[in-house]
Amino acid sequence: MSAEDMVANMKDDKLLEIKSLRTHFHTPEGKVRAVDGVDLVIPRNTSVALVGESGSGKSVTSKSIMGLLPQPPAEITGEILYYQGDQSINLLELDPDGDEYSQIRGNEISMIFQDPMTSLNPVFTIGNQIMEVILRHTDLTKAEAKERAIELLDKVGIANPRQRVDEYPHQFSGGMRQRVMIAIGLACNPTLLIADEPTTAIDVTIQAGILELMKELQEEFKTSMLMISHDLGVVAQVADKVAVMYLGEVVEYGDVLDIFHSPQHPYTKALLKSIPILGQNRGREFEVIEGTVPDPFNIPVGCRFQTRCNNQCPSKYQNPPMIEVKPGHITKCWLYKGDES
Ligand SMILES: Nc1ncnc2c1ncn2[C@@H]1O[C@H](COP(=O)(O)OP(=O)(O)OP(=O)(O)O)[C@@H](O)[C@H]1O
Repeated sequence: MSAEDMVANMKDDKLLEIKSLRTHFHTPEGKVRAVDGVDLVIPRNTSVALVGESGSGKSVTSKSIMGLLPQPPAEITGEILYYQGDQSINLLELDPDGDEYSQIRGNEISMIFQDPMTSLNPVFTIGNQIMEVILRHTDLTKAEAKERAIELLDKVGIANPRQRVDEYPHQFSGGMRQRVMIAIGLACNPTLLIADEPTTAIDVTIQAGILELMKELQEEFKTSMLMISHDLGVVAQVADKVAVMYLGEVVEYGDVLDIFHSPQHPYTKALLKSIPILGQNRGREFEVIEGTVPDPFNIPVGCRFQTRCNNQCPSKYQNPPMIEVKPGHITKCWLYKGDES
């Protein structure tokens, strides 16, 4: 069965289904295959984490979903199916600047970026910035939108929201600004919230609180979430499912507990050993993943992890198949095809 069929057959109630997504960039130095054959399902009311080292293609995947990459220089192929009831729309067939995409992008799929300082406009009040999103996408009056902004600030844990709604970003701490970004992301009650490294720019001591809040709100708002992170410790707190990316491909996908307790792909195993996991490997030595990520212009032929893998499989120069190691848990590795040397 192909990876695409395996992912397509998953029983979950799908909200977004990515099929054979390829996002390549044409640059003067050559072609960058940033995303190179990704298949992924985001079920309804579920939080999916996309993890991997820097440069693996996580952000490019999310920007492809949001229609944020101009073509050219990007060249995007495959399908990104967004399900609305029984119908699905292939987002890649819509004009990224057209009304239909803008409607979906604002109302149904929203995105929170890494750095709240650059995402918030310093010259407008927090309230105005939340209201702007509400007014653009709903029929609410200004007064109603302000009430909704206050409600949202309260939901994301801002004390005295009625007073703080009229304050400016510089009057908020880094953690508070990130909470405001979450409020903006949820302002239109989206079905999918994409969060790109939402806690990277904030102090480590307050990260856990923000992640807990995101998980609570994801459940309360019955939204799905695609959380992008290079940190498996972060993912453990919020994700129901995890997709591990390496050099433009998803190499393992499964329930968060399966990924943590029975990782299959050598890259996932290495990631788990290299990253401190909250409350689990405190005090232990962390291992560094050997070698470096290959140059994106020179991706190895066949198994992309071969240059860093301890298992030198005989078939490593051929593309590994996607294997379902148990229902819903898949990995792209020759080891599970009896190719262990
Ligand atoms: N506009 C672009 N033009 C050319 N190459 C690009 C462009 N955007 C991204 N890339 C390349 O695509 C690859 C994947 O980048 P991407 O930003 O998706 O990685 P990432 O996994 O999100 O990493 P990080 O955690 O550092 O954000 C990288 O090699 C990057 O240099």
